[in-house]
Amino acid sequence: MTRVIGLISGTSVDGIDAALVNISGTDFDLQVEFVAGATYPYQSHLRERILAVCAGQAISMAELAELDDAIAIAFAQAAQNIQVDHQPATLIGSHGQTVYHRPAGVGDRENTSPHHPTTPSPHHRLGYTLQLGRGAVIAQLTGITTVSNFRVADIAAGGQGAPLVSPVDAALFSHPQEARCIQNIGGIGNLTYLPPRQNTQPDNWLEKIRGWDTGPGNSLLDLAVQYLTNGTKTYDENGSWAASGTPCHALVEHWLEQEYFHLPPPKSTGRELFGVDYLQECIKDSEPYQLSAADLLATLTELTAVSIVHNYRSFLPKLPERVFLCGGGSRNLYLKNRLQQLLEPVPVLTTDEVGLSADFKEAIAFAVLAYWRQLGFPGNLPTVTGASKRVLLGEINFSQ
Ligand SMILES: Nc1ncnc2c1ncn2[C@@H]1O[C@H](COP(=O)(O)OP(=O)(O)OP(=O)(O)O)[C@@H](O)[C@H]1O
Ligand SMILES: CC(=O)N[C@H]1[C@@H]2OC[C@@H](O2)[C@@H](O)[C@@H]1O[C@H](C)C(=O)O
Repeated sequence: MTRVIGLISGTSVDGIDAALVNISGTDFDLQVEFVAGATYPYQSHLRERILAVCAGQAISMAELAELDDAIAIAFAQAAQNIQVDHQPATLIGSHGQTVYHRPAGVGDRENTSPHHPTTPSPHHRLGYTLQLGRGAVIAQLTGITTVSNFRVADIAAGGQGAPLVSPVDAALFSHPQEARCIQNIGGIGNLTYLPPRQNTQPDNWLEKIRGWDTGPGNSLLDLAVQYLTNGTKTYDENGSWAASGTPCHALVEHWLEQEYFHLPPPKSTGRELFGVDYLQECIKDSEPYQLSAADLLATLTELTAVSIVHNYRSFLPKLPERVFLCGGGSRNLYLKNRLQQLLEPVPVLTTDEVGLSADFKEAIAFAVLAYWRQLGFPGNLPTVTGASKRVLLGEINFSQ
């Protein structure tokens, strides 16, 4: 048994999720016991800086170095805090903070509308992704071996570098008879489709697993709430503001024409697309409809729900028998309800209902990826990321 800490701050940039877990087993046959989980909010000046950089603000190399280390220090602190009152961990898997993600095969977005941003490149080019919070500093500050920089090897092998959680979902959530979808709703949404695991050769089963980023999760909702409240609120708690409005279906249909939703997987995205500029275009599009604030939020929430279901109906081999939500968006009851209505009769549950915290699933996943890296087990799935082969994910930073 290995005691591992998983750390991630996702595209919502709300804080560092830390999970302390006990892991045993090998390959896809793992036992993971959740010991503790906590979210450590970023200090507001650090959060604002990260969001500005994610939104494309120019940054000098000196400032980048400072930001990288400020994030690493905050991550190391989170790792220290999660161990208080517990037996110490011997391994950390740290995702870090994504500040830039350019998916493989996507052309330059400059001078294009955020609603039609991707100019296909004449030649497939490798993706590029940057997660700050260098693992060597975390290893040094905590005294614990730290695996970090998980996405780059998959990208170098021609993959999207995301989603990486799909093989972990496969290890933790597959069912012998049932096809399942695990739907994360963070800043961005992503899914893992798991065919039934029984009566299939292991290799055959692996090849049938699918996963990709479905589009916006909470990113546009959070930005809209901040815009509508002049920054006094950061999200629509439980979706109750959106629930008091009425979605404008004509707008949702128009927004659904956006290229990303029709792009076949493998595909990944980020705040570079579904960020501030995108919201501004949405607001501009909504002006002729004279929507109230609640209507605008209901319409943006509807876009998240409808785009997820559109992805399922367009690109899955068949609809799953059950869907399990995770990520902060699983707490948005209005969004969950709309997903349930749109997917009827497929039940929409949360991963809590199969014994794994919906709030800490991503942090747990990076603990598992670090464990796999230490075992020398390749952590990516080419059917999900589009990489040319399975590769070891993450760089090991030994504590010295
Ligand atoms: N009670 C709640 N009601 C509504 N929304 C919520 C609630 N709790 C969290 N959220 C939403 O979830 C978001 C955070 O989700 P999460 O931490 O899963 O995202 P992330 O991990 O940063 O993103 P990603 O998975 O894209 O990397 C918040 O910004 C908020 O929009
Ligand atoms: C580049 C990056 O950080 N991508 C995230 C983001 O947040 C959700 C979605 O987009 C997801 O695919 C990915 O993270 C998860 C943890 C993943 O790789 O599985």
